[in-house]
Amino acid sequence: MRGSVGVIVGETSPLQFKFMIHGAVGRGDYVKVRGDGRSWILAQVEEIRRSNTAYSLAHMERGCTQTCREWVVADARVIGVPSDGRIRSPAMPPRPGEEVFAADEKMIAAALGLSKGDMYIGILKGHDLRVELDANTLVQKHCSVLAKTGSGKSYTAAVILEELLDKGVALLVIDTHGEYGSMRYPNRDGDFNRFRVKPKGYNITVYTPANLAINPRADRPFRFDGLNLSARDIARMLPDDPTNGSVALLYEAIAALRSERESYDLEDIIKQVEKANSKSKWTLIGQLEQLLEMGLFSGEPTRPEELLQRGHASVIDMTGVPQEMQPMIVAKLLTDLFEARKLGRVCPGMVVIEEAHNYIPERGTGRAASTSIIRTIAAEGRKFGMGLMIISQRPARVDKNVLSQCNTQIIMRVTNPNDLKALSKGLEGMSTELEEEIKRLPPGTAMIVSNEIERPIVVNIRPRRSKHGGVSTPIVMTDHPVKGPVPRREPQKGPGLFLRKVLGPRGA
Ligand SMILES: Nc1ncnc2c1ncn2[C@@H]1O[C@H](COP(=O)(O)OP(=O)(O)OP(=O)(O)O)[C@@H](O)[C@H]1O
Repeated sequence: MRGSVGVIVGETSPLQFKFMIHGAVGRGDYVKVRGDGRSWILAQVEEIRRSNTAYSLAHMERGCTQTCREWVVADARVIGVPSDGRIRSPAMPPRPGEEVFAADEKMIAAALGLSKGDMYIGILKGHDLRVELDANTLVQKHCSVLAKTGSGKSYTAAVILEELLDKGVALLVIDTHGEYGSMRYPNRDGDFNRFRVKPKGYNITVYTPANLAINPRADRPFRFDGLNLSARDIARMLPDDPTNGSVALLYEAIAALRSERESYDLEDIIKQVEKANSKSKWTLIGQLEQLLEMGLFSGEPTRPEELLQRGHASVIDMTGVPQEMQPMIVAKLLTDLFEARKLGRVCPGMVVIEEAHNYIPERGTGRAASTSIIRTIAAEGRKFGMGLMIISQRPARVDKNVLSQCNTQIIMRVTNPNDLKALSKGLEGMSTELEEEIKRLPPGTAMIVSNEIERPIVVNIRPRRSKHGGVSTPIVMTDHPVKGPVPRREPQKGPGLFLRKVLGPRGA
């Protein structure tokens, strides 16, 4: 038949078949074949093998030299029979001898559910098909972006954040390396025509839990309300796990303060603990002073209502904050925010956590004060309208409880065997072929696994509308360009550099 790319050979099943290739078809391509009842069955090429009987070992051993035909055979995995916007498994396997055709884009989009959503994140690899995810599902049922460093995690995360901001979603980003503030500027560098996107800047406010001298890129300091803190609040924030004795001292000090005054702050608590008759008070006092010195509890507190606003992203930039303090800040911040959300004091929104392995480490790889609240949001956030986006370069080191709650998984290149194992455990339908695919994904290409999409798909992520902030800093510097002519230095007139430094610009 005209236009066919192959013909089915050998044994078939409702799940897979092989076909001999005689047209243009490659690994990962979508094909269709007639099933019983003449409805189309959609399948995807998983592997292609080439062989030639003239060069088989048996043939060579017999000393035969004449050339024989070359076979190129594809392994295809059945996706299903699309009908009425849904997809069902074929009851009977396709027949050997049936012609195989390249599937048309409309059929692929409908069968895989690519255009059911409203968030444009890229183009299906090898096709000119827009991939659109559903914003509501992505936020409500959480999402993860997992990949090794340099493969485009924060770039891809920002593409999703842009789409969410365009839909008016409120975002709070825990930004460990200060990469997201650049979203306020339009991107100047991208294949905008091919992907049909326009550069644009977004409504972003960058907060620093340190101070503006340490982090001048920030717009304003991030501060907690330091008045009338409970013993529980403080215990959660202490740099090291407090002993039972320390917690008891805290409760006693705060109870005493509450009995004698209306309001108290961290300094009052320290003075009160100093009055205690216990040797262990000094460790607690040291920890409390460390908290006080950070300045997190002084000044105008940042209100939850300010942090979550529709169509706006609040970025908590951790630059300059000691690493051991970061999970504690996130613990209190998210506890306050989730409480405010439950009481309806803030609008629904999404919390984005970069370098998530630091905030929700997998058991056995570390402990973090923020684990408990992030687990709670992963489990209950949907009920209260608070979504999570988890971003990490070490999937094996991220809490499995939280990862397993992410309905949409965006996976970019991963090569570490432990990380691949962790992904395989967490993903339904993960096969050796998919694992191989993940190892080979080029930068800017992602595999998307979601309950809303029929099968894992590979997507070329669209260019960002806003400026990318994650840059690699060169470590090896070259004094002059490696390629091209070395620029000629203008002959210097007047005194040389040393004399000009000593004498001033005019040699005076
Ligand atoms: N879809 C894309 N289109 C164009 N360029 C991209 C795309 N994705 C990634 N890149 C480029 O790849 C580089 C690495 O991306 P990115 O900074 O997001 O990596 P990363 O995985 O977050 O790295 P790290 O773990 O070091 O933060 C960036 O310089 C970016 O310009």
